[in-house]
Amino acid sequence: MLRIAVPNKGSLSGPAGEMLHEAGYQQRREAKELRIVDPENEVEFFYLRPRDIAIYVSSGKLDIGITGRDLLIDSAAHAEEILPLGFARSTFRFATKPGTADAVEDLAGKTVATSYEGIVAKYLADKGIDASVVHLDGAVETAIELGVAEVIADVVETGTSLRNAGLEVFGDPIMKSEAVVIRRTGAEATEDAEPKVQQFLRRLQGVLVARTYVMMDYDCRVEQLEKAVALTPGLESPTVSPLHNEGWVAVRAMVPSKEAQRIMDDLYDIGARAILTTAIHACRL
Ligand SMILES: Nc1ncnc2c1ncn2[C@@H]1O[C@H](COP(=O)(O)OP(=O)(O)OP(=O)(O)O)[C@@H](O)[C@H]1O
Ligand SMILES: O=P(O)(O)OC[C@H]1O[C@H](OP(=O)(O)OP(=O)(O)O)[C@H](O)[C@@H]1O
Ligand SMILES: [Mg+2]
Repeated sequence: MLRIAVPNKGSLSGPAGEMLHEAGYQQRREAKELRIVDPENEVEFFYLRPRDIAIYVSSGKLDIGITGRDLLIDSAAHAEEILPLGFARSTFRFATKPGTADAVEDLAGKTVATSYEGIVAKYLADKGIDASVVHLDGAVETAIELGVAEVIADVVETGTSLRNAGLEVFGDPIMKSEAVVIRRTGAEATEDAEPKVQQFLRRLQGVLVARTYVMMDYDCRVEQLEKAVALTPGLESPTVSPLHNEGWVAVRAMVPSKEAQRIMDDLYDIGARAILTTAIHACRL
């Protein structure tokens, strides 16, 4: 049975559960459940604190886990990222009161408050900057107002929390993060769990593709086919079928959902008609 760690709270928890559900796995019904077995898929899910997941996975007791890239790096656990999942995207940045600091060099001699001490301490050490780091559990934006630190280093998504606290980012982003699937570093490809791990990854990749692409169908005149195919090359190559009306073909191809409307306009302009897009619910490439 494959043993998988899933975030039980916070920004990662909801989207991780949704993605697993879309991938056909049974998920917990109540937020208090700490582990469930999905017998049909031979998987056991452990609902753990996001910050602890890399530690459990590195111990080898759990085969894989879903966590944030920033949490993985902060933990310094013996685990590695094997699949980015595209949700809980954020950047990790320094911020302070406007006019206090412009560049990371200005951190020298200052105190930095953060929940990600591992990332910050390593970044400062790599840059050779001598600053002290104070660990706080969360809501670090308030630390400056309350005099615990002069600078904070925190997760930024929309920037609303910083603005509300009257703070501004400075320096380059320390890192970009998103949810990732992790595995113990150097886990043997020959391990018993390997086929199940690969199947799990294929299922999640299928969800990612289904979320990023739509299926597009349209009819066009044979003379326009090359132009149409250039607009909708598909992943391998589009399916082209003859229509009953001579001189016309039906074309079917996957297109990136973000570009679907633009592609439909371009197809219409070259004379394609009956242009339809449909959602993809699941796939294996
Ligand atoms: N506002 C946000 N937008 C996107 N990702 C976020 C946001 N806040 C935190 N994250 C990401 O969530 C992960 C942190 O998980 P954690 O559960 O500690 O965070 P949280 O959402 O801040 O929850 P909590 O409210 O318990 O602090 C990190 O990978 C972080 O990058
Ligand atoms: O840029 P924004 O869109 O405002 O998002 C970033 C904020 O979201 C998270 O906070 P959370 O609400 O989880 O509180 P926490 O600081 O206690 O973790 C993070 O720690 C930032 O404070
Ligand atoms: Mg938080």
